[in-house]
Amino acid sequence: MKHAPFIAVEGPIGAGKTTLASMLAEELNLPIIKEIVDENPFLAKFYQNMDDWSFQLEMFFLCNRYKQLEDTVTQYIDKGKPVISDYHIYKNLIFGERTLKGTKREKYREIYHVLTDDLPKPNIILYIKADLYTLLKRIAKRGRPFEGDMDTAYLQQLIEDYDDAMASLAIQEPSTVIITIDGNAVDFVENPEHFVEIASHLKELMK
Ligand SMILES: Nc1ncnc2c1ncn2[C@@H]1O[C@H](COP(=O)(O)OP(=O)(O)O)[C@@H](O)[C@H]1O
Ligand SMILES: Nc1nc2c(ncn2[C@H]2C[C@H](O)[C@@H](COP(=O)(O)O)O2)c(=O)[nH]1
Repeated sequence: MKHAPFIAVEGPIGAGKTTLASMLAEELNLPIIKEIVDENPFLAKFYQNMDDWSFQLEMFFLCNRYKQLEDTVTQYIDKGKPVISDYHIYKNLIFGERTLKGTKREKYREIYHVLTDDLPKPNIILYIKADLYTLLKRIAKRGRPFEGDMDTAYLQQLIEDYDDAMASLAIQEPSTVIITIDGNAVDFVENPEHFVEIASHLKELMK
């Protein structure tokens, strides 16, 4: 691989991103960058009223991820050190395009591009695909109170948005390696062989 591996684990809500990224970080001895969820002051409000809170929430996620990406670049990428993250900053566009409307969506899109276009992005994406049934099961297992009443239509829409986004990324950034994992059938938590297979694939790519 020409550049230091910058690995992102992606997929819709509850797919298993944090779980897989943490397992891989440990197995491959990689530093991990994790999504900030618990300190997010807008997330619970957003799930109560999406139209009222979407702009604040998307901006909060964008600013946090921008800071984390800046730090990731200086601490790891610029020094040629590999790193893994449980998200790709592109997810800001996936969510923003879905939750925002009208001029707010346009403004947000512009801000996203101004902030991120000149920054390095992950060159390996592990995309965990999973159906609605699997995601709902895992969201319930995680048990965050504010995700309890998640609108299934919203989640289903995000599943489709993720598929479209990964297809777009594959065209926009042909050098990015996208590995799709069938999150319904491949169970890296319960089945050690499944995890070994994913980790071995990644080790090969990182050579
Ligand atoms: N492959 C899996 N099999 C069973 N449970 C899983 C699996 N992946 C994740 N989980 C569980 O599902 C919940 C959501 O996983 P998490 O990693 O937080 O998802 P994400 O980061 O994609 O939102 C957690 O409770 C986690 O332990
Ligand atoms: N509207 C948005 N919601 C987001 C975004 N990133 C994450 N989230 C939500 C989804 C979950 O409830 C929670 C944690 O995300 P996981 O995918 O790690 O489960 O935060 C976003 O950019 N916009």
